[in-house]
Amino acid sequence: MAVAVKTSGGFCNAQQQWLHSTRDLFLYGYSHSNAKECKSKKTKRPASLRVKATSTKVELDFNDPSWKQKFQEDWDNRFNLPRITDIYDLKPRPTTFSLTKQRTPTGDEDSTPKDMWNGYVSNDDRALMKVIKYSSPTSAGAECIDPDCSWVEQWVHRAGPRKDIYYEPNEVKAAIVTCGGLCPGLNDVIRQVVFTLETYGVKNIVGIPFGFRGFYEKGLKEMPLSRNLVENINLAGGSFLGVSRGGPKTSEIVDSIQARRIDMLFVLGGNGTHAGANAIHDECRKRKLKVSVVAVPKTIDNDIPLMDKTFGFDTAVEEAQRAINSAYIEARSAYHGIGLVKLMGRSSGFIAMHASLSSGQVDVCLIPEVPFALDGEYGVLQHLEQLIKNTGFCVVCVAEAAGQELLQNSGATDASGNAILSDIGVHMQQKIKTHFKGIGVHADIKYIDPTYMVRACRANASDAILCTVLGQNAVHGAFAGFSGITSCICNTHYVYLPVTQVITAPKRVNHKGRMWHRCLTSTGQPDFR
Ligand SMILES: Nc1ncnc2c1ncn2[C@@H]1O[C@H](COP(=O)(O)OP(=O)(O)OP(=O)(O)O)[C@@H](O)[C@H]1O
Ligand SMILES: O=P(O)(O)OC[C@H]1O[C@](O)(CO)[C@@H](O)[C@@H]1O
Ligand SMILES: [Mg+2]
Repeated sequence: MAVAVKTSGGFCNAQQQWLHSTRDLFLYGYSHSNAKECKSKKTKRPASLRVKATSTKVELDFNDPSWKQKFQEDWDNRFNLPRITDIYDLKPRPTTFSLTKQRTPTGDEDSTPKDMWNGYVSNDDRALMKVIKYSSPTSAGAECIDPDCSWVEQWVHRAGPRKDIYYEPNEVKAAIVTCGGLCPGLNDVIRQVVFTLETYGVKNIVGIPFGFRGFYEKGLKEMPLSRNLVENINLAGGSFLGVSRGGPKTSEIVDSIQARRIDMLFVLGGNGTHAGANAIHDECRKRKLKVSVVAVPKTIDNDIPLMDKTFGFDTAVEEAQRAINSAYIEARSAYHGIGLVKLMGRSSGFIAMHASLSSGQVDVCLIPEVPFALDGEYGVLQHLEQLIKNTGFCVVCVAEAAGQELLQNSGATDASGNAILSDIGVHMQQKIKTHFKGIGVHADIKYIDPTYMVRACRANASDAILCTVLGQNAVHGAFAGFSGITSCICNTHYVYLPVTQVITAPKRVNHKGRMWHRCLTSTGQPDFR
């Protein structure tokens, strides 16, 4: 859901600068420098902030003692999970997802009376999304709603199996589709979705081949799926179903869903896929179809907002640090060796930052969120010169989206409409060569671009567990009658979020947050500007 923020008179001069987007408001709060300015003008502050959502219109005036309550009402409204009962008058039935294989507690383990224990999640259960109480907007990484950084509880819906379900399992046709680029863990999620559907009693499970294209391209047949068939697919990387970018229009996808009589659609993908899932959900509602569309956030880039991480990210970081390790060994073994590694991340530097942190071998980490100069007194090249002089070798890790403003851009896009980036790695390699040649100092540059190697691999242990839980919860969400939701992890708890809330903008590294500062402490790099 798009949320427009309007400001009115005299709130703070810096207001336009710090409310870059609604995402800034809800995810990052005030920027430090501007927040200081706001603080200093506190007494003059009329503090009227209008938060206008497409389905709600909330006026927030921080001088109004009930502003928190208004914020929370708006929050609850935005995070309310869409359900098929919003458009259908349906009676639930008791779930067929049995927990009885587990030994029923005797009652000795805890104080729950034996006959009241059921192991299901209530629709009223919530998880707290934010747990830090920032004392002021100037605290590192502060995410504040009002200028005083007051504590406001932000609850989201807990994921898991419900006691009541809204589908007859033996009548359900469920489909799974994997979209976008590859990501470690896709097969783990497919496998768990199939296992869990079968546990409910679903017999008709199909895979849509090659992303959204599988709904449309002639010759691409849906693939019947079963526990037997998917039992071992998690042992390999990639997607058992295949992936793709681009594809048919939403209306064509929904025509196909209707023609195939699909009741539940599990959509695995990144931010583009989530936008697609949301459009499919909306179109199904418009046509009054009883279809649950449930997404599972997949992307090595970790750029989907509000959640702790997306599956595949941990594995990509682990693979990426192998490349850094090789660059380190090459650089250290060469006379005046410079190891340069370019890592993926379409619009954010999470992989580069985390791989730099985890390897501990990086002297300079460059990400798109933090602009830098290559040339000049404070530029990267000057710093490399110093490192070579002092240590004899160094390692640079650059995110693929970093420094795009230094390069010529073709303006080209891929089939999904994503911008095709210019190659910062090759550019830096050339610049470093030219620089050292120019100053007459020998430098041996070893450039490593692991590209697809960081994602065309099997999920590591932590991703495999995440995939297992997210896949199972996706099925529980569909049976509970939710649609237009995503199954994710927030603040270490497994939750459902409305897809509308995670497609506002890509999540980016907070350059004022602790993680980036930890990375700077680790590399020891200065500001390059
Ligand atoms: N705004 C949108 N509305 C509807 N469909 C979309 C939208 N954006 C992308 N899609 C569709 O979603 C699919 C995947 O999108 P995209 O290629 O951007 O990958 P992604 O899901 O962001 O994953 P990755 O992290 O690998 O980039 C494509 O088939 C594309 O057509
Ligand atoms: O698979 P493609 O189209 O080459 O896309 C590569 C892009 O996909 C990602 O792996 C995931 O979005 C990005 O890190 C990268 O920019
Ligand atoms: Mg994307």
